Amino acid sequence: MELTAPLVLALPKGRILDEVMPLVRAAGIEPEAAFDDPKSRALKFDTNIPGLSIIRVRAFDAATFVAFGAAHLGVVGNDVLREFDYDDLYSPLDLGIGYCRLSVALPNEMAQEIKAAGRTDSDGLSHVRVATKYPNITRQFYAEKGVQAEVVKLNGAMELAPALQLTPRIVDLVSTGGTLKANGLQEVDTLMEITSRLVVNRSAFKIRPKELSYWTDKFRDALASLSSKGA
Ligand SMILES: Nc1ncnc2c1ncn2[C@@H]1O[C@H](COP(=O)(O)OP(=O)(O)OP(=O)(O)O)[C@@H](O)[C@H]1O
Ligand SMILES: O=P(O)(O)OC[C@H]1O[C@H](OP(=O)(O)OP(=O)(O)O)[C@H](O)[C@@H]1O
Repeated sequence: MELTAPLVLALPKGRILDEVMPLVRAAGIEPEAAFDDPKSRALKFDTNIPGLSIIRVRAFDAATFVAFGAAHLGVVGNDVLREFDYDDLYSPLDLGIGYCRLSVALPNEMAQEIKAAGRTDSDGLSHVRVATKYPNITRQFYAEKGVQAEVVKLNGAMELAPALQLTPRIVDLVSTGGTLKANGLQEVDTLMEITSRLVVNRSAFKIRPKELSYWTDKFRDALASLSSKGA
């Protein structure tokens, strides 16, 4: 990584972008107009800060860009951090946005049977089939209970899996619970609580400590200032 290379901030383009941008702006970073132009196909944007650009990528890829040093800092959910477990990612700041949880869900009837019997989902099981976007977290969660998880990896619409007999169980993100309900599913266990974090590439932090500490502090101040305004 060249010392003079511009800093790159990786932002997730999906649902958390709307929650992230007030923080980015409160930290004093204003992207060029194309960033807010829905017709623009650009993926990298200059900002009002010379030497700082923004890339807009898929949520999982934001972690990858930063972990490999292609971006220097970024915003990533701790679901993604746990799933990839990249050594080179340092996450100094919980941004308190993008709250959701990662849960096991089953069809209503099966969930009700388990609850009525006062059992937990994995009681008495040695093997489960699960559809999820999070194979590593899922395998680890079941392994800790002594259960072997056979994972079917999906990238979205996990909620279809039980009704279509792909797998009886899913492990997926839940926020309002609306998607589970609309698909006849109920939560029976929670693997982790999730919020988004500011992440920094560890090597970049060693090589460019002043700049990266400056931006970490700016985000910390922006968070405090937005919280004090009740935003
Ligand atoms: N329902 C939700 N409520 C709040 N935060 C969520 C929710 N779903 C996901 N998140 C957070 O937002 C991140 C991105 O969400 P998700 O993986 O669903 O991507 P997406 O917005 O659908 O885009 P992609 O096209 O990359 O899949 C997740 O890693 C998680 O941290
Ligand atoms: O509890 P809720 O508020 O209904 O939110 C949960 C849904 O949000 C996420 O999907 P998203 O909308 O990001 O679409 P995806 O399936 O493409 O990931 C997640 O995978 C659930 O499907």
